[in-house]
Amino acid sequence: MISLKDIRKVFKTKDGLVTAVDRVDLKIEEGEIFGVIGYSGAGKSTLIRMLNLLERPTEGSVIVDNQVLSSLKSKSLRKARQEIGMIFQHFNLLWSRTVRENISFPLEIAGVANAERKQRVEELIKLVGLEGRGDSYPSQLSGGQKQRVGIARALANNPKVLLCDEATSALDPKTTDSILDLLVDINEKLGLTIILITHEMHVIRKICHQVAVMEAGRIVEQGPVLEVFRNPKQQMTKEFVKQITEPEETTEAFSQMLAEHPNGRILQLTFVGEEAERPLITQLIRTFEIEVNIVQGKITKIHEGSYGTLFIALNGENDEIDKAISFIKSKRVEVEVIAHD
Ligand SMILES: Nc1ncnc2c1ncn2[C@@H]1O[C@H](COP(=O)(O)OP(=O)(O)OP(=O)(O)O)[C@@H](O)[C@H]1O
Repeated sequence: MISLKDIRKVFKTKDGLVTAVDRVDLKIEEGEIFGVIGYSGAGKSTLIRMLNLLERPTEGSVIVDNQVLSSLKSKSLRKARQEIGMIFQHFNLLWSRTVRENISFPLEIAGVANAERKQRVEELIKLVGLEGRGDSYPSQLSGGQKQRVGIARALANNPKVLLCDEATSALDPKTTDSILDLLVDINEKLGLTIILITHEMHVIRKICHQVAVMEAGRIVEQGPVLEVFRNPKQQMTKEFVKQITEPEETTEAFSQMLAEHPNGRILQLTFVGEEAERPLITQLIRTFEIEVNIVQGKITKIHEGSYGTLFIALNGENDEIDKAISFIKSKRVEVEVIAHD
């Protein structure tokens, strides 16, 4: 559906040349939700803006739906761009226009006749859940509602691709979740391919099928979300994965855990995919003469299963504990013994 081939973007600044994107190759399949994650300055915005040629690559080609966008002239480029909608962190709405008029705007530009336009706007209002707010102005809406207008406007011309540039970064966690749910809904209902950039792992884990990790203009790691979570290779990826799997208070809590379980061993278990934590704990208690206490944990659901960390304390004879640890290791669970008695 989309491929970037050997893409580079170099900006000329007063201080010299800045390479924002450095030889990136990417392939995104139709219907996929593809996330690009990286810290500020990694080149994510530049990369996503090259997908619709808001930013022209210095080198390399951008191919969307079999068209080489990077070599199109302005008229055909304008047409090709109608296939690609985009939403932004700060919504980019027209403040003097109502919700209805904002959504209608791209249809007016595309020359859609009045009656058809009106009908389409009403459909879109319904699709994004803004019934009853059509005559409101953006300043009268919450952040989440503003982004819903942004989404409706981006979908007006029935694009095949939706680009999301930090679309939830200005929203609180609950509103973020509702917008992410809407994106999944649209992806499923319309078969839309979605590419999003974010610095929040939560966004990736909640809705993405594929993830690419970006650092200093390059993609340093990529793959299906579950695989990258299971086996993060780069330090940067490990940091992002930790964001959503390790309880924040982990390090500070170690000494307290040790004090509370002076005679046992504390294990850190990492679960990935369908491997649920509960059956394992039950099996441990039933099979071995040990006491198992759950100390703390954070198991999160990702698109294709669950992922997370659980700290447990085992008490009992050393032999039995050793056997229990071998048993856990034989399952698809990573084990780290973080403290001995
Ligand atoms: N128009 C521009 N002119 C000059 N340099 C630019 C321009 N746009 C981006 N850059 C530089 O390119 C690099 C990548 O920026 P980019 O905005 O793509 O990163 P990002 O990962 O999206 O970060 P952020 O989330 O902070 O925007 C940075 O060093 C930035 O200063």
